Amino acid sequence: MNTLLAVNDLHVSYPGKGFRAKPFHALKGVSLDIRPGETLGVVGESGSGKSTLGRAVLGLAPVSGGSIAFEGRDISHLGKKARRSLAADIQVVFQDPYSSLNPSMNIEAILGEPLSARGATRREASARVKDLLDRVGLPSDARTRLPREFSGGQRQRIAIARALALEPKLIVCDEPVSALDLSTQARVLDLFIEIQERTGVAYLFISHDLSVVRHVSHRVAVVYRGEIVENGEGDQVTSHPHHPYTQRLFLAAPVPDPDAQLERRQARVQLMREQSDAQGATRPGGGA
Ligand SMILES: Nc1ncnc2c1ncn2[C@@H]1O[C@H](COP(=O)(O)OP(=O)(O)OP(=O)(O)O)[C@@H](O)[C@H]1O
Repeated sequence: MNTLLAVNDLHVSYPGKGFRAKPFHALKGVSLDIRPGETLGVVGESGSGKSTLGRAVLGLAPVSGGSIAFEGRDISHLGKKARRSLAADIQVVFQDPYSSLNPSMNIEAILGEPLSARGATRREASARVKDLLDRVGLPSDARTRLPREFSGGQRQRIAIARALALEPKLIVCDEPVSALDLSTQARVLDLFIEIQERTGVAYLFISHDLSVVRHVSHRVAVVYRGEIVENGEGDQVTSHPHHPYTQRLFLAAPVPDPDAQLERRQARVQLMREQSDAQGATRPGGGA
């Protein structure tokens, strides 16, 4: 199998704050892989360790064990220079489209910066900026404007264009649509899919929202308290979850269709009954 990113038995421990505070073990033996052109959705509740996983891939989290290999090369402890050279291959789109763009630079400068840093001439950078804006569905006159002149969805398109500038092989998308309203979310998610179909980029797509992950992912990994509790084909995990945590996550996700909502409510009650029966059965004296 052709693997782009291979995470193997990854541990991340944040140093404790304050005198004699214990380190916090945020990831405990996470293993996963991503193939070229594929989307791996990572889903889990707040605090489960999703962003920590993304940050570790980007070299921004303290890896205390295991490995992260990109195209077969271990990148879990790279120095600054090696990390910079990897920036062409691994990019990121963060959640907040308001703070992730430099407010004092116009769009031409924001998108042209990584290109110039890689030796593009002004003319080359300018042509590429036009192409990037076109690719994310923004008009070419956007180039002379400042980030504050755009809506949240448009800013996220600019952030995506910037991530695409160096033609990366992998983009870490950390809750990239969570700050957007529902209809904008849908359009931006479709843009992610369309870009992938055109460029063959792979995504590590992090979200707390199961419906978002289901929409974009080929495969889904479910994180719970720093561990992967379920990992498989997108449809399999989202439609027939095995782990009780995934089942709870799935049943808690909102659904627009009232019939489906009723079905879910009944399933949730049934699941709670089964889980409480199972607990009763394992408790001493329980299960009667
Ligand atoms: N720099 C840090 N120092 C100490 N603890 C941290 C640090 N960053 C994250 N944590 C802790 O690690 C755990 C995982 O955090 P992380 O941000 O990865 O979760 P998450 O699943 O992405 O949640 P959210 O969706 O709320 O961001 C949390 O308990 C968090 O408090």
